[in-house]
Amino acid sequence: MTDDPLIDIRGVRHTFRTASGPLKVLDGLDLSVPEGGFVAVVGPSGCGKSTLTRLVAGLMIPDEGTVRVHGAPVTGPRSNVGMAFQNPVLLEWRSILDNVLLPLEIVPTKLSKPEREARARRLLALVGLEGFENKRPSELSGGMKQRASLCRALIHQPEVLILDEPFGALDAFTREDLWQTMHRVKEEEPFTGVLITHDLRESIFLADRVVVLSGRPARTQFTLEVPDTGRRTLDHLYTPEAAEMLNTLRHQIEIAQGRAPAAQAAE
Ligand SMILES: Nc1ncnc2c1ncn2[C@@H]1O[C@H](COP(=O)(O)OP(=O)(O)OP(=O)(O)O)[C@@H](O)[C@H]1O
Repeated sequence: MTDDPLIDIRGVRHTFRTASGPLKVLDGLDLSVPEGGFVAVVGPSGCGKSTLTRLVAGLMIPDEGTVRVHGAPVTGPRSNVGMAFQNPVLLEWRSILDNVLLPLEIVPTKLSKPEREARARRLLALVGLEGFENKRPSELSGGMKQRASLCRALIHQPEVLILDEPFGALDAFTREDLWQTMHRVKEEEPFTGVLITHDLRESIFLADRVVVLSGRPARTQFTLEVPDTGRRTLDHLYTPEAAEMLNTLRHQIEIAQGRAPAAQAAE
């Protein structure tokens, strides 16, 4: 990880024009993700977290403020972004391998067909799906589909990986299993990532920085740096340091929800 911000969001403000009138969603969003960094974004439901990912992917341009990737302003949809969502949306008429290969049919690549396939197989093996390459999505469990979706998001070596609550619908054990898979993937396939989550444990287990957004209209309310403890295991979540971080974040969420006075936020 370097200190250069790969993603740099400054003073972003945005209002949606809806049938029932203007809806101000972002009001002073600042976020910076260094190259190789992994930032988790947490905040109350409906505050604007997914809107933030659309800004990074260039799927919308804010009314005010700047969004830069590698120093260049984002002015339209970016192909060099990998995305995974809560619903993996795999195409049932394609095999798992062909689902993973899909982005390479859209994004230009120098890889030959055998090289693409070898890369897809390597990624699938990395997430524990070796032997499932020729299965159809309906033959896989929810956790397995999410693993395949992660491979699809990474196949084109994206500059930025955006994960919008990818583990939200999974049971607790599968989710923890996938957290550990994520660490393995990041070691083998380094990426710069933004993770949207409602799970504070997930945020401190996976990310090296956690950004708390205020209630809508969202602004950056609080930033927590997660100390680099080397390779993390689930045991890390049961240390006094983790308990302290979780308490701090929980309190910040209460402030964001308007359930605790902001004065207590002073660190
Ligand atoms: N294109 C749009 N037009 C109008 N309103 C929108 C649009 N996109 C999002 N919104 C509204 O903006 C607000 C923020 O939405 P967003 O999906 O970013 O929130 P979120 O924090 O990701 O929500 P959740 O935590 O529930 O997933 C919501 O009230 C949503 O209804």
